[in-house]
Amino acid sequence: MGRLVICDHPLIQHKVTIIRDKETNTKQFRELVDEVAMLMAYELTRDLPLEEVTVQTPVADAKGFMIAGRTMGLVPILRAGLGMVDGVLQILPSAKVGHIGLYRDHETLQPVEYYISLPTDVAERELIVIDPMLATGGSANAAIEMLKKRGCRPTKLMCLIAAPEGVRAVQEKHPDVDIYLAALDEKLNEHGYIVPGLGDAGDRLYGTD
Ligand SMILES: O=P(O)(O)OC[C@H]1O[C@H](OP(=O)(O)OP(=O)(O)O)[C@H](O)[C@@H]1O
Ligand SMILES: O=c1cc[nH]c(=O)[nH]1
Ligand SMILES: [Mg+2]
Repeated sequence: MGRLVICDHPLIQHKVTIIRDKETNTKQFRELVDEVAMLMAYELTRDLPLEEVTVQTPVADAKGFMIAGRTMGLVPILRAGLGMVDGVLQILPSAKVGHIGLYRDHETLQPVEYYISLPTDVAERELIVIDPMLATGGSANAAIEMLKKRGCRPTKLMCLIAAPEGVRAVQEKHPDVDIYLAALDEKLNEHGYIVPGLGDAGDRLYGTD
């Protein structure tokens, strides 16, 4: 089964609490989502492969380590996943970015696919699927499936907030994918919203409803 990592650094907890607050406006919401994504990216990159190198300091040779290769790809799920991309790119500036468009049908809660665009060398990269909300898990599972069908290697799913139902659904279908969260919430309500959650992430990011 994939790992479940809760990134509960105090700075992340502080910012997520403001993000949840319904009084937080669109501008603040967008900025904070980006900041939390950047902070979470530290945890997500903890296992990046290193190679030993030697540099010359003004005094002597120094052995050190650098990231081995540039092998990451980010795949945000539109729309809301887009809100986390710039934050992650601040930590992984060489990552390439693909896009998957999915929306959740309001009646059935099933994901509906409307777009996919991936970098040409995507199959050679380790992919992080990005979406702030993991509710039933239908959208994340569909996105991971779409990538695997195209021969890609999604290894990590990065979300701000999840319901236990969504975590279970992804762990069951894709045990090879590790899940990184800023917070694991209590449950889903009868409309498929995470409780307490933050409401509709896409609407809050882009000022729609
Ligand atoms: O785990 P699930 O039950 O599938 O729900 C989570 C999905 O719902 C939201 O997207 P939404 O359908 O609102 O699309 P949007 O990002 O365009 O607003 C969210 O960003 C996830 O993609
Ligand atoms: O709580 C939820 C559930 C799905 N999508 C959201 O944006 N919020
Ligand atoms: Mg939405």
